[in-house]
Amino acid sequence: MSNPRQVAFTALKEVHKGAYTDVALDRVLQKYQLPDNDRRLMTELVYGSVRRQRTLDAIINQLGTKKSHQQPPDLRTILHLGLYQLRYQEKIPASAAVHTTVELAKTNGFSGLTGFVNGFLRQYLRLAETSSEPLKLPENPVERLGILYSFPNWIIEVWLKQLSFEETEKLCQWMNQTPTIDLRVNILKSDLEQVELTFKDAGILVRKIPYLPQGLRLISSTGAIQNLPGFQDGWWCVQDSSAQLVGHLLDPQPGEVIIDVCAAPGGKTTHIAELMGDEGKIYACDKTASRLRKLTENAKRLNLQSIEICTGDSRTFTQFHNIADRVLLDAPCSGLGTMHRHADARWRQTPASVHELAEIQQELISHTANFVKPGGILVYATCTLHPEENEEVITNFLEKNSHWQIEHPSFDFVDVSPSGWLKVWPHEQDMDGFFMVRLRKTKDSE
Ligand SMILES: C[S@@+](CC[C@H](N)C(=O)[O-])C[C@H]1O[C@@H](n2cnc3c(N)ncnc32)[C@H](O)[C@@H]1O
Repeated sequence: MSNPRQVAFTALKEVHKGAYTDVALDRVLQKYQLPDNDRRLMTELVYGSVRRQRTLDAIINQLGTKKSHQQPPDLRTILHLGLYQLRYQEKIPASAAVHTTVELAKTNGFSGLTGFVNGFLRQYLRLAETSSEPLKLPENPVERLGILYSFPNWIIEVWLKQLSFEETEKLCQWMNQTPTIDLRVNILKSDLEQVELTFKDAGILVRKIPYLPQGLRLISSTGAIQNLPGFQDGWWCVQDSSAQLVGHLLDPQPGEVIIDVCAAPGGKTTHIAELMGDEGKIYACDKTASRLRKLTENAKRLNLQSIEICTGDSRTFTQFHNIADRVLLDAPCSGLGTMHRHADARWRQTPASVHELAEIQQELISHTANFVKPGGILVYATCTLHPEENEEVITNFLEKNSHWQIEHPSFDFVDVSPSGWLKVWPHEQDMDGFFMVRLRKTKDSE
């Protein structure tokens, strides 16, 4: 099978049965060898249809005689694919989008409904010709943004509690973009200039990232990352800008003892090792052995020796009491700051899952704060923008632990709140959403 739309349909069927989108995509990519262009189109159609599901369903609800959830599931998926191309893929001629969707219906058990599919998509096209927004949108701001940008209401509500309507709209738009790829240059093996030059020679465009001494952003499309120059030599790794900020906030020094309590797959652990000149000791702990294997591979490729792996639940470790100069808690979280990277995250998380995560985060910080020596540092970080997992975890912790205080970071390019924590809003900084805070344990605490 080499038809990219048919392969996209196969992947989407898996997603609708419960598979993670990236896992379903990987599976079909391995099974069906597609040329680069078709592979890109197929990936876009799959991610886009998952991401824009609520908007696409709203169109079906508006134009169809049956609501989207009453349609046969495979027909709904086919309509999503057609509508996604008509609404969001300007480069695809409308006639091609309609024709290929009708063909999909014909070859996937809906040959009796090709007239319906054709008529339905043409109805949408006629509306789009006469109105800049064919979709009828409700006045209620939560519903309006939720339908227009395809987010569940509860996420819009979380943002509207922290941002104005206009800012929330910008954030929604940002989260629907195709993600950018940032690199972190391994200063122990190479430098920015060398990597930039090597990429230039290979015809790949990158640009420096302001304020990040090791950061480069890819600005041309590249194909498989592992094939880019310098990857196998350990000159760089992939890490988003805001994740790089976390390492700088921790500010580890050569010779120190660091414990990274949720370390895998090691983006931040390896950054810490690089910042320490690979001198000192870093305990990289995680409960997921398979993710730790990735960390070991990454450390090997980057040629880092100072990392020791500890597999297990960091809430149960007793061997680290009072030994660390610095602890990093990059907590498991709902990922609301990185929804552009995980097309289905917005549909998987719920207020209840956020609440469960917040409990785990509280337990992790309460226990792992004991790993820090008197006078030492703990950095708490998440890639979510939900206050229950961020500000509330820290406020709660500080209320119960008077020997800990927030230390204001010296960054001047990201707004630091008066309380001292740092929240990266993607629509302002053009990087993943992140929360981070640096805490210090008083010297005289035992
Ligand atoms: C946000 S990810 C860490 C990403 C990592 N710091 C990096 O930069 O590559 C959170 C990690 O926490 C781990 N984790 C979740 N609960 C844990 C626990 N109780 N103890 C240790 N690790 C845990 C997960 O397996 C996951 O790898």
